Amino acid sequence: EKIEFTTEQQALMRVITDAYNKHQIPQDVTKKLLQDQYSTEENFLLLTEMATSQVQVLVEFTKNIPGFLSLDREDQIALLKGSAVEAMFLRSAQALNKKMPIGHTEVLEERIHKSGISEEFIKPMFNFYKSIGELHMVLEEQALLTTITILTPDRPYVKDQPAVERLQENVLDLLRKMCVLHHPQEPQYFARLLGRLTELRTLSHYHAEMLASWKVNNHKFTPLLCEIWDVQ
Ligand SMILES: CC(C)c1onc(-c2c(Cl)cccc2Cl)c1COc1ccc2c(ccn2Cc2cccc(C(=O)O)c2)c1
Repeated sequence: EKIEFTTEQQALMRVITDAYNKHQIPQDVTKKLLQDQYSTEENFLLLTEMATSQVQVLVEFTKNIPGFLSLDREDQIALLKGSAVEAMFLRSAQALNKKMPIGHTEVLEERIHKSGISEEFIKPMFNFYKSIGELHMVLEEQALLTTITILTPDRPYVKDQPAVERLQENVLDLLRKMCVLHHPQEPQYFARLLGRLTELRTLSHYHAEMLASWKVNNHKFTPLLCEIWDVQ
C-alpha cells in the first residue's frame, strides 16, 4: 500500500534519528574494550563504565524526544528509571549486531560472558541479541523502538499516563509506517518488533536479579547507576 508521511511525522522521524545518531558511547570507552585485561574484575569494571556512559547517552537522547521535556518532571524521571535497562539491552543488541567496529563485537561478547553474570542470565541475554540481529532493523526503526520503550506509560510511579500514551502513539504510528516502507514483504514485521518489547520486560526482571547477585559479591557501581537502578 502507498505509504504517506505527514509533515509532522517527517519532522518527528528526523529529530529522533538525528538524536539517536548524535549520542554515541565515547571512543575512548569502546577502545578500552580491546586494550584492558580480561579478568572478571576488569571486565566488570569496563562494563560498568560502558553502562554509565550509556545512561548518559540515553538521558541526552531522551531529552530530544519531542514532547518529553513538556511532561511532568517527576514523570520524566520515572520514565527514564523505568526504561533504562530495556533501552540499554536494545542499544547493546544493536552494538553487538552491527554498530561495533570489527573485532569489538567478539571482545565485548567475551567480556560480558566473563563479568560475573551467572549462566542463567547469559542465555536469555544472548538469545535476545540473536533475535534482534535476525530482524535486520534499519537505523530509523532502532531509534523509534528505543523511543517507544522510553515512552512506556505504565512504568512505576508515572502519574500522567495519558500524556505519555499520546506521545507514544505518535511514535508507534510512525514506526508502523516505517516497517511497511522498509519491509514490504513482511506484513507482520511491525508486530514482530513490538514482540521484542515484551522480551525486553523479561530481561529487565532478569537484570534486577543480576544486580542483586553482583551486590552480594560486593561489586561496586557508579553513583549514576546506583541512582537510576535504585541500588546501594
Ligand atoms: C554495570 C554493568 C556491569 C552492567 O550491568 N548490566 C549491564 C547490562 C548488560 Cl551486561 C547487558 C545489557 C544491558 C545492561 Cl544494562 C551492564 C553493562 O552494560 C552495558 C551497557 C551498554 C553496552 C553494553 C554492551 C554494549 N553496550 C552498548 C554499546 C557499546 C559500545 C558502543 C555503543 C555505541 O552505541 O556506540 C554501544 C553493556
